[in-house]
Amino acid sequence: MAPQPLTETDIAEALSGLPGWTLEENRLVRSYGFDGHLPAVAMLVHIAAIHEEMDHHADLALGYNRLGVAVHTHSAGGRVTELDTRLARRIEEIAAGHGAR
Ligand SMILES: C[C@H](O)[C@H](O)[C@H]1CNC2=NC(N)=NC(=O)C2=N1
Repeated sequence: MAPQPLTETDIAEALSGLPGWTLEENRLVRSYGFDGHLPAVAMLVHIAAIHEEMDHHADLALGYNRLGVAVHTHSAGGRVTELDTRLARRIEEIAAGHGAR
């Protein structure tokens, strides 16, 4: 069965456990800052590995010392699903190890 869009209540509950993440235009978004470029690149590569493991992919925007992450589910009409909250949590778990703030 295709993943179903979460309700506003479900999303609010998920966001309460995801500090720094917000809902913008039907996407869960977060911007991370780093002490330079390579730590941002390293986290991007780590996230790419998680994407492949989960078969679920965020949109990533790499800057000099910033990494923007936006997650939504294409197959749910671009809405937020359980897959997105799961991916956001996986990304949060690795953030501190990359010096992200
Ligand atoms: C065939 C493959 O499982 C799909 O294309 C996956 C890949 N990654 C995906 N990522 C996201 N964000 N949404 C999807 O619907 C999606 N679908």
